[in-house]
Amino acid sequence: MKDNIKHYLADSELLLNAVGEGIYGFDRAGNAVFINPAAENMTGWCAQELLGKNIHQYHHHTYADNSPYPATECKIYGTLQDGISRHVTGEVFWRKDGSSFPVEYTTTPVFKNNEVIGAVAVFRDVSEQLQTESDLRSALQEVRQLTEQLQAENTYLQNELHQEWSAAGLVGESAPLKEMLEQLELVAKTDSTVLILGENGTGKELVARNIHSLSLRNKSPLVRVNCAAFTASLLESELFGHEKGAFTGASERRKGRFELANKGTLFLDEIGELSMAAQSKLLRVLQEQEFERVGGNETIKVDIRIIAATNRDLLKMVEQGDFRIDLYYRLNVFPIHIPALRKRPQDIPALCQVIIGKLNSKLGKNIKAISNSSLKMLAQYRWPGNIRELQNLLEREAILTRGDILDFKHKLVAEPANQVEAFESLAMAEKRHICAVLQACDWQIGGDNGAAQVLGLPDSTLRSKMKKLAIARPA
Ligand SMILES: Nc1ncnc2c1ncn2[C@@H]1O[C@H](COP(=O)(O)OP(=O)(O)OP(=O)(O)O)[C@@H](O)[C@H]1O
Repeated sequence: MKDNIKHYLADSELLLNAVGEGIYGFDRAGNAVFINPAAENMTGWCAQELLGKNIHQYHHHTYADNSPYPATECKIYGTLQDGISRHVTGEVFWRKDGSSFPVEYTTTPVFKNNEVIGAVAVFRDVSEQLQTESDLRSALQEVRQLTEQLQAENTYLQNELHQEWSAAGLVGESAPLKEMLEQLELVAKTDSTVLILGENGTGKELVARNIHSLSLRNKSPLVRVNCAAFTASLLESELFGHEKGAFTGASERRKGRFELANKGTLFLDEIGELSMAAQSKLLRVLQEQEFERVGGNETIKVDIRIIAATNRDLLKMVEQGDFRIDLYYRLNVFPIHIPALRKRPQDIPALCQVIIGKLNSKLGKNIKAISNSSLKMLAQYRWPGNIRELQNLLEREAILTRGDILDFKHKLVAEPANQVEAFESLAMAEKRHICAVLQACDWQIGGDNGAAQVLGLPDSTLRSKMKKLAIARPA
């Protein structure tokens, strides 16, 4: 048996026919002199059809990109001419049926008496290998993208976690609050843009979070951008992201909040603080739902729902030329007005209860209630800082209290409010001033010591003003 194998191994043609790679043997003139069965199988050309022929034109006539491959450029013929071996990749061989397959081949010269008498080309079909490589490349790309997305989401969520009160629900039973909650529920299920309007600390962010969690997008993130927290150019890269090297310090490619919010909700807080330049860019994204990263030219499409919020009078800003009218109308699709706390004092007891519950766990206290006199005081206060101010006030009192009932010892004094509502009208100021002068003049209108002279008015003008402003001497 052993001898038998030896006998067969001595037959080199038998061996070459058993090899899995395709083998072509060429004479000095480039004509095929040997073709093994593996080569026949791969190309579909049988040996009888090719032997004795210059076979470049049969299986090697065209490059992979379909451009012609002249025989003068053929690497196999090159080896025949210069006697140098070559390892070739990135080429294709053509089958008899006109199709092609990617190959990797080695061409080796055959010498006799130091002279090249022919060459051998050994080739492999590398379709599967290339396919595997390409699958691996796309899998790697996908992993990279997912990692990038996860990193970005992680950083964002870490920041979010540090926000206190973020899990608070919307507390309150008053008619204005209930009306607002009804609107919230109705709009949540739609994809419409919502504009939340309300003074500082009224709960705009809380409302935005509730809209998102009641919406069909609640499996995707709600991403918040505080438009007031960035300069115009930083905001741009925060919203749209940037490519590596887009500006000094941009050492990595970074996704913007628009991309992070894809399929979810983007909450643009303090929208009234956007610069004009940022307003124009935002408008384009809202219109087309597409944008480019800073320093990039790839157009990125996103599917997001926009919720914007502000404590400013956007329409007034439009009139003053500080806010784009077209952006205003894009955002003002469904406005939700959050009532100020002073307009719903009925909600104060319930709010206090919830806030005290949270403070007890935060401060390790056991406060049970608020005294009735304190509650009365809270109901009469104007609350310029709304619920946030209520939280702060209760926290301060809770820290100071030793017992289990909160009882305010001092009257509540508002910090100077710069709200429009805090100012009286011009007519009221005029009325107050005229009354004060009249009183000082003992209600004498004309004459030397009369109010008209003090005010620098003719008697008749003062009289008509008094009539218009309903000023009369007290009985
Ligand atoms: N109805 C409510 N019930 C309970 N807590 C509330 C309610 N509304 C607001 N809050 C709480 O009041 C605080 C302020 O709310 P939020 O931050 O949402 O207000 P905002 O209007 O977005 O404030 P700003 O204008 O300053 O950004 C938060 O801690 C929030 O949880």
